[in-house]
Amino acid sequence: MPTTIDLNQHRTIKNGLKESLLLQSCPVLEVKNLSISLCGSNGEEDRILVKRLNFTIRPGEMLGLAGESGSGKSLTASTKLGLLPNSLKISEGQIDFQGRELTSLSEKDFRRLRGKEIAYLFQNYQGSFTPFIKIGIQLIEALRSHDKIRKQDAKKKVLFWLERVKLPSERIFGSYPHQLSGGQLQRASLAGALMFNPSLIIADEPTTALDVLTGEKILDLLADLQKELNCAVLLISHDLKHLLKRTDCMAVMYGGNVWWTDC
Ligand SMILES: Nc1ncnc2c1ncn2[C@@H]1O[C@H](COP(=O)(O)OP(=O)(O)OP(=O)(O)O)[C@@H](O)[C@H]1O
Repeated sequence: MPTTIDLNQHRTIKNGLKESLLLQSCPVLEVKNLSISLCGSNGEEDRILVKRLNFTIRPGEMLGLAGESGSGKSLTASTKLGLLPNSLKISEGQIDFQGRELTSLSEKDFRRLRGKEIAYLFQNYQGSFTPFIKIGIQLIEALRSHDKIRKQDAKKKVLFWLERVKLPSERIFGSYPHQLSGGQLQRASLAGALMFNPSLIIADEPTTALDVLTGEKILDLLADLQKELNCAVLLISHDLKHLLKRTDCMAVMYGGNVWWTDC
Protein backbone atom coordinates (compact mmCIF):
# COMPACT_ATOMS: atom_id res chain seq x y z
CA MET A 1 0.00 0.00 0.00
CA PRO A 2 1.08 3.58 -0.54
CA THR A 3 2.67 4.64 2.77
CA THR A 4 4.71 3.57 5.75
CA ILE A 5 4.31 6.85 7.66
CA ASP A 6 2.04 6.74 10.73
CA LEU A 7 -0.54 9.26 9.57
CA ASN A 8 -2.85 8.85 12.53
CA GLN A 9 -0.09 9.52 15.04
CA HIS A 10 0.84 12.73 13.25
CA ARG A 11 -2.71 13.97 13.35
CA THR A 12 -3.09 13.57 17.10
CA ILE A 13 -0.65 16.45 17.64
CA LYS A 14 -2.79 18.92 15.70
CA ASN A 15 -3.80 22.16 17.33
CA GLY A 16 -7.29 21.58 18.76
CA LEU A 17 -8.14 25.27 19.09
CA LYS A 18 -7.48 25.91 15.40
CA GLU A 19 -9.63 22.94 14.47
CA SER A 20 -12.58 24.19 16.46
CA LEU A 21 -12.26 27.69 14.93
CA LEU A 22 -12.18 26.20 11.44
CA LEU A 23 -15.28 24.16 12.06
CA GLN A 24 -17.23 27.29 12.93
CA SER A 25 -16.66 28.92 9.51
CA CYS A 26 -18.58 28.15 6.31
CA PRO A 27 -16.75 25.93 3.82
CA VAL A 28 -15.05 27.53 0.83
CA LEU A 29 -15.21 24.26 -1.07
CA GLU A 30 -17.37 21.21 -0.53
CA VAL A 31 -16.89 18.16 -2.70
CA LYS A 32 -19.75 15.72 -2.28
CA ASN A 33 -19.73 12.20 -3.68
CA LEU A 34 -17.75 13.29 -6.73
CA SER A 35 -17.11 10.66 -9.41
CA ILE A 36 -15.27 11.30 -12.68
CA SER A 37 -15.58 8.91 -15.61
CA LEU A 38 -13.92 8.37 -18.94
CA CYS A 39 -16.69 8.40 -21.55
CA GLY A 40 -16.89 5.07 -23.35
CA SER A 41 -16.56 5.14 -27.16
CA ASN A 42 -17.95 2.68 -29.74
CA GLY A 43 -20.54 1.28 -27.35
CA GLU A 44 -18.03 0.68 -24.55
CA GLU A 45 -19.15 1.42 -21.01
CA ASP A 46 -17.91 4.55 -19.19
CA ARG A 47 -14.90 3.85 -16.97
CA ILE A 48 -14.86 5.42 -13.50
CA LEU A 49 -11.50 7.08 -12.74
CA VAL A 50 -12.35 8.87 -9.48
CA LYS A 51 -14.92 7.38 -7.16
CA ARG A 52 -17.21 9.13 -4.71
CA LEU A 53 -14.81 11.68 -3.35
CA ASN A 54 -15.85 13.79 -0.33
CA PHE A 55 -14.00 16.63 1.33
CA THR A 56 -14.49 20.13 2.66
CA ILE A 57 -12.06 23.04 2.90
CA ARG A 58 -12.75 26.06 5.11
CA PRO A 59 -11.14 29.53 5.06
CA GLY A 60 -7.58 29.44 6.32
CA GLU A 61 -7.44 25.66 6.00
CA MET A 62 -4.96 23.66 3.94
CA LEU A 63 -6.12 20.26 2.73
CA GLY A 64 -3.52 17.87 1.38
CA LEU A 65 -4.34 15.42 -1.37
CA ALA A 66 -1.77 12.67 -1.73
CA GLY A 67 -1.54 9.45 -3.67
CA GLU A 68 0.60 7.56 -6.13
CA SER A 69 0.84 8.55 -9.78
CA GLY A 70 -2.44 7.94 -11.62
CA SER A 71 -4.56 7.80 -8.45
CA GLY A 72 -6.74 10.72 -9.57
CA LYS A 73 -5.31 13.79 -7.81
CA SER A 74 -4.98 16.04 -10.86
CA LEU A 75 -8.39 15.05 -12.21
CA THR A 76 -9.86 16.05 -8.87
CA ALA A 77 -8.17 19.46 -9.17
CA SER A 78 -9.25 19.93 -12.80
CA THR A 79 -12.92 19.68 -11.91
CA LYS A 80 -12.64 22.69 -9.57
CA LEU A 81 -11.26 24.72 -12.44
CA GLY A 82 -13.69 23.52 -15.11
CA LEU A 83 -10.75 22.05 -17.01
CA LEU A 84 -11.78 18.44 -17.53
CA PRO A 85 -11.05 17.32 -21.11
CA ASN A 86 -14.06 16.47 -23.30
CA SER A 87 -13.44 12.74 -23.03
CA LEU A 88 -14.05 12.88 -19.26
CA LYS A 89 -17.17 13.81 -17.34
CA ILE A 90 -18.45 14.28 -13.82
CA SER A 91 -20.68 11.22 -13.59
CA GLU A 92 -21.92 11.77 -10.07
CA GLY A 93 -21.82 14.27 -7.24
CA GLN A 94 -21.50 17.94 -6.63
CA ILE A 95 -18.87 20.64 -5.99
CA ASP A 96 -19.96 23.71 -4.02
CA PHE A 97 -17.65 26.70 -4.11
CA GLN A 98 -18.82 29.35 -1.68
CA GLY A 99 -22.37 28.22 -2.09
CA ARG A 100 -22.19 28.02 -5.91
CA GLU A 101 -22.53 24.66 -7.63
CA LEU A 102 -19.54 24.31 -9.96
CA THR A 103 -20.53 21.22 -11.92
CA SER A 104 -23.20 23.12 -13.84
CA LEU A 105 -21.23 26.35 -14.35
CA SER A 106 -20.77 27.63 -17.92
CA GLU A 107 -17.29 28.09 -19.40
CA LYS A 108 -17.84 31.87 -19.30
CA ASP A 109 -18.55 31.77 -15.56
CA PHE A 110 -15.59 29.49 -14.97
CA ARG A 111 -13.35 32.00 -16.78
CA ARG A 112 -14.45 34.65 -14.27
CA LEU A 113 -13.68 32.38 -11.33
CA ARG A 114 -10.40 30.94 -12.58
CA GLY A 115 -7.33 32.86 -11.58
CA LYS A 116 -9.34 35.32 -9.50
CA GLU A 117 -11.48 33.57 -6.91
CA ILE A 118 -9.84 30.21 -7.49
CA ALA A 119 -6.12 30.62 -8.11
CA TYR A 120 -3.82 27.83 -9.13
CA LEU A 121 -0.18 26.94 -8.99
CA PHE A 122 1.07 24.19 -11.24
CA GLN A 123 4.09 21.95 -11.33
CA ASN A 124 4.96 23.39 -14.72
CA TYR A 125 5.63 26.96 -13.56
CA GLN A 126 7.19 27.78 -16.95
CA GLY A 127 3.71 27.39 -18.43
CA SER A 128 2.41 30.11 -16.10
CA PHE A 129 4.17 32.78 -18.18
CA THR A 130 4.44 33.59 -21.88
CA PRO A 131 8.15 33.41 -22.83
CA PHE A 132 8.62 36.70 -24.69
CA ILE A 133 6.75 39.13 -22.44
CA LYS A 134 8.27 40.58 -19.28
CA ILE A 135 6.94 39.20 -15.99
CA GLY A 136 5.67 42.59 -14.79
CA ILE A 137 3.67 43.25 -17.95
CA GLN A 138 2.11 39.78 -17.76
CA LEU A 139 1.07 40.23 -14.14
CA ILE A 140 -0.37 43.68 -14.83
CA GLU A 141 -2.37 42.29 -17.76
CA ALA A 142 -3.64 39.42 -15.63
CA LEU A 143 -4.83 41.88 -12.98
CA ARG A 144 -6.50 44.16 -15.54
CA SER A 145 -8.23 41.23 -17.24
CA HIS A 146 -10.20 40.61 -14.04
CA ASP A 147 -10.40 44.00 -12.33
CA LYS A 148 -10.94 47.55 -13.52
CA ILE A 149 -7.69 48.97 -12.24
CA ARG A 150 -5.45 51.75 -13.59
CA LYS A 151 -2.06 50.69 -14.97
CA GLN A 152 -0.09 52.61 -12.29
CA ASP A 153 -2.15 51.03 -9.51
CA ALA A 154 -1.78 47.58 -11.07
CA LYS A 155 1.99 48.09 -11.23
CA LYS A 156 2.10 49.06 -7.55
CA LYS A 157 0.10 45.98 -6.64
CA VAL A 158 2.32 43.68 -8.71
CA LEU A 159 5.51 45.12 -7.16
CA PHE A 160 3.97 44.76 -3.71
CA TRP A 161 3.20 41.08 -4.29
CA LEU A 162 6.59 40.32 -5.85
CA GLU A 163 8.09 41.77 -2.68
CA ARG A 164 5.76 39.68 -0.50
CA VAL A 165 6.99 36.48 -2.10
CA LYS A 166 10.52 37.60 -1.28
CA LEU A 167 11.70 38.51 -4.74
CA PRO A 168 13.70 41.59 -5.75
CA SER A 169 10.56 43.17 -7.13
CA GLU A 170 11.88 45.79 -9.58
CA ARG A 171 14.34 43.39 -11.19
CA ILE A 172 11.83 40.56 -11.53
CA PHE A 173 9.19 42.97 -12.82
CA GLY A 174 11.47 43.90 -15.73
CA SER A 175 12.71 40.36 -16.47
CA TYR A 176 11.66 37.83 -19.08
CA PRO A 177 10.68 34.40 -17.73
CA HIS A 178 13.86 32.74 -19.09
CA GLN A 179 15.97 35.15 -17.04
CA LEU A 180 14.61 33.70 -13.77
CA SER A 181 15.46 30.49 -11.91
CA GLY A 182 12.78 27.84 -11.38
CA GLY A 183 12.29 28.92 -7.78
CA GLN A 184 11.98 32.58 -8.76
CA LEU A 185 9.43 31.70 -11.44
CA GLN A 186 7.35 29.67 -9.01
CA ARG A 187 7.48 32.57 -6.52
CA ALA A 188 6.36 34.95 -9.28
CA SER A 189 3.49 32.52 -10.07
CA LEU A 190 2.58 32.59 -6.38
CA ALA A 191 2.57 36.39 -6.45
CA GLY A 192 0.29 36.20 -9.51
CA ALA A 193 -2.04 33.88 -7.61
CA LEU A 194 -2.15 35.82 -4.34
CA MET A 195 -2.52 39.32 -5.81
CA PHE A 196 -6.20 38.53 -6.50
CA ASN A 197 -6.81 37.67 -2.87
CA PRO A 198 -8.41 34.37 -3.93
CA SER A 199 -10.69 32.34 -1.66
CA LEU A 200 -9.09 29.10 -2.81
CA ILE A 201 -5.67 28.17 -4.16
CA ILE A 202 -5.19 24.87 -5.91
CA ALA A 203 -1.52 23.93 -5.87
CA ASP A 204 -0.92 20.83 -7.97
CA GLU A 205 2.57 19.46 -7.28
CA PRO A 206 4.02 22.99 -7.19
CA THR A 207 7.50 21.83 -6.13
CA THR A 208 8.06 18.72 -8.23
CA ALA A 209 10.22 20.53 -10.77
CA LEU A 210 12.32 22.27 -8.10
CA ASP A 211 15.23 21.08 -5.97
CA VAL A 212 14.33 19.93 -2.44
CA LEU A 213 15.45 23.07 -0.59
CA THR A 214 13.79 25.49 -3.02
CA GLY A 215 10.60 23.40 -2.91
CA GLU A 216 10.54 23.52 0.90
CA LYS A 217 10.97 27.29 0.86
CA ILE A 218 8.12 27.76 -1.65
CA LEU A 219 5.76 25.60 0.44
CA ASP A 220 6.69 27.42 3.64
CA LEU A 221 5.99 30.72 1.89
CA LEU A 222 2.66 29.43 0.61
CA ALA A 223 1.71 28.24 4.10
CA ASP A 224 2.71 31.54 5.75
CA LEU A 225 0.88 33.75 3.26
CA GLN A 226 -2.16 31.48 3.22
CA LYS A 227 -2.55 31.86 6.98
CA GLU A 228 -2.12 35.60 6.76
CA LEU A 229 -4.72 35.92 3.98
CA ASN A 230 -7.01 33.27 5.49
CA CYS A 231 -7.59 31.61 2.12
CA ALA A 232 -8.22 27.90 1.61
CA VAL A 233 -5.59 25.74 -0.10
CA LEU A 234 -5.86 22.38 -1.81
CA LEU A 235 -2.27 21.14 -1.91
CA ILE A 236 -1.69 18.14 -4.14
CA SER A 237 1.51 16.18 -3.78
CA HIS A 238 2.79 12.66 -3.71
CA ASP A 239 5.27 13.68 -1.04
CA LEU A 240 3.55 12.79 2.23
CA LYS A 241 6.22 14.53 4.29
CA HIS A 242 5.48 17.87 2.60
CA LEU A 243 1.79 17.44 3.34
CA LEU A 244 2.10 16.17 6.90
CA LYS A 245 4.25 19.14 7.80
CA ARG A 246 1.84 21.79 6.57
CA THR A 247 -1.72 20.64 6.04
CA ASP A 248 -4.64 20.78 8.48
CA CYS A 249 -6.21 17.63 7.07
CA MET A 250 -5.36 15.16 4.41
CA ALA A 251 -6.79 12.60 2.02
CA VAL A 252 -4.71 9.87 0.43
CA MET A 253 -6.02 8.54 -2.88
CA TYR A 254 -5.39 5.09 -4.28
CA GLY A 255 -6.82 3.88 -7.58
CA GLY A 256 -9.41 6.68 -7.75
CA ASN A 257 -10.65 6.12 -4.18
CA VAL A 258 -9.85 7.87 -0.96
CA TRP A 259 -7.85 5.24 0.86
CA TRP A 260 -7.18 7.24 4.06
CA THR A 261 -8.41 10.58 5.36
CA ASP A 262 -8.62 12.64 8.50
CA CYS A 263 -10.86 15.30 6.96
N1 LIG B 1 -7.77 12.83 -20.54
C1 LIG B 1 -7.77 11.62 -20.04
N2 LIG B 1 -8.28 10.59 -20.73
C2 LIG B 1 -8.29 9.33 -20.22
N3 LIG B 1 -7.82 9.01 -19.00
C3 LIG B 1 -7.29 9.99 -18.25
C4 LIG B 1 -7.24 11.35 -18.72
N4 LIG B 1 -6.66 12.11 -17.76
C5 LIG B 1 -6.36 11.27 -16.75
N5 LIG B 1 -6.74 10.00 -17.04
C6 LIG B 1 -6.59 8.81 -16.19
O1 LIG B 1 -7.17 9.09 -14.92
C7 LIG B 1 -6.40 8.52 -13.87
C8 LIG B 1 -6.04 9.60 -12.88
O2 LIG B 1 -5.16 10.56 -13.49
P1 LIG B 1 -4.57 11.82 -12.71
O3 LIG B 1 -3.83 12.66 -13.70
O4 LIG B 1 -5.64 12.50 -11.95
O5 LIG B 1 -3.55 11.12 -11.69
P2 LIG B 1 -2.59 11.79 -10.64
O6 LIG B 1 -2.90 11.15 -9.33
O7 LIG B 1 -2.68 13.28 -10.67
O8 LIG B 1 -1.16 11.34 -11.14
P3 LIG B 1 0.24 12.13 -11.16
O9 LIG B 1 0.70 12.21 -9.75
O10 LIG B 1 1.13 11.26 -12.00
O11 LIG B 1 0.01 13.48 -11.78
C9 LIG B 1 -5.19 7.87 -14.53
O12 LIG B 1 -5.48 6.50 -14.67
C10 LIG B 1 -5.10 8.53 -15.89
O13 LIG B 1 -4.54 7.68 -16.86
